Amino acid sequence: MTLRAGVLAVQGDVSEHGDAIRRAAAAHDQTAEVVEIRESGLVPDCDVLLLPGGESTTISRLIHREGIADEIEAHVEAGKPVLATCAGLIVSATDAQDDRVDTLNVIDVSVERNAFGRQKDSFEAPLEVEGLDDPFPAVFIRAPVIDYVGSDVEVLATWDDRPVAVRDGPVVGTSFHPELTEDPRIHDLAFFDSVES
Ligand SMILES: NC(=O)CC[C@H](N)C(=O)O
Repeated sequence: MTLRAGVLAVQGDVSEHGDAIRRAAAAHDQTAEVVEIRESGLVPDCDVLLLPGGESTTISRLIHREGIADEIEAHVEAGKPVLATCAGLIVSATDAQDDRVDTLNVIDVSVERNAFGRQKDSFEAPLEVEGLDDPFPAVFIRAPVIDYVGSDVEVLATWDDRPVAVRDGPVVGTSFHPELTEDPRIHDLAFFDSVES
């Protein structure tokens, strides 16, 4: 089976997500056809969506300008899977605590941008994640802190007592960047519902 995977490509680490979803699909004897989303009209044909890290104010501005935001919301309403990482998580939240980010409201969390970055701009940490047997090598880059989680949101991982991976219905959001490691297990969790070991 070929999975049609839309990677939001208005800004951010797009090619890494393309590689990551191809790797995860291959682990399930599937192929992923990667569609880079820069304009409206492409999202409705995608089975899954990936919202990359980058700069959330820019991503938010461009997806509204290009008419992509409504299509992402419709994709989620239809129950189709999304993985949103770092800036992607910020854009997906109900509240980004920043007027420059017009959020999609598809993950019921409130996030504080760049909040992990005050102590350290970037770091990698072995993260215990719900459903994974071994820790995941999580790369944090000026990562957002999730400081409110809605009652229907499942917390999949915490770091420093704060949620850093969450699931809200078909949408998985991470403060960190699973696309920057070779490890496909977070893409597995988001899109294949089971983890190949
Ligand atoms: N690595 C990232 O995606 C960082 C997110 C960025 N600091 C933002 O707020 O948009």
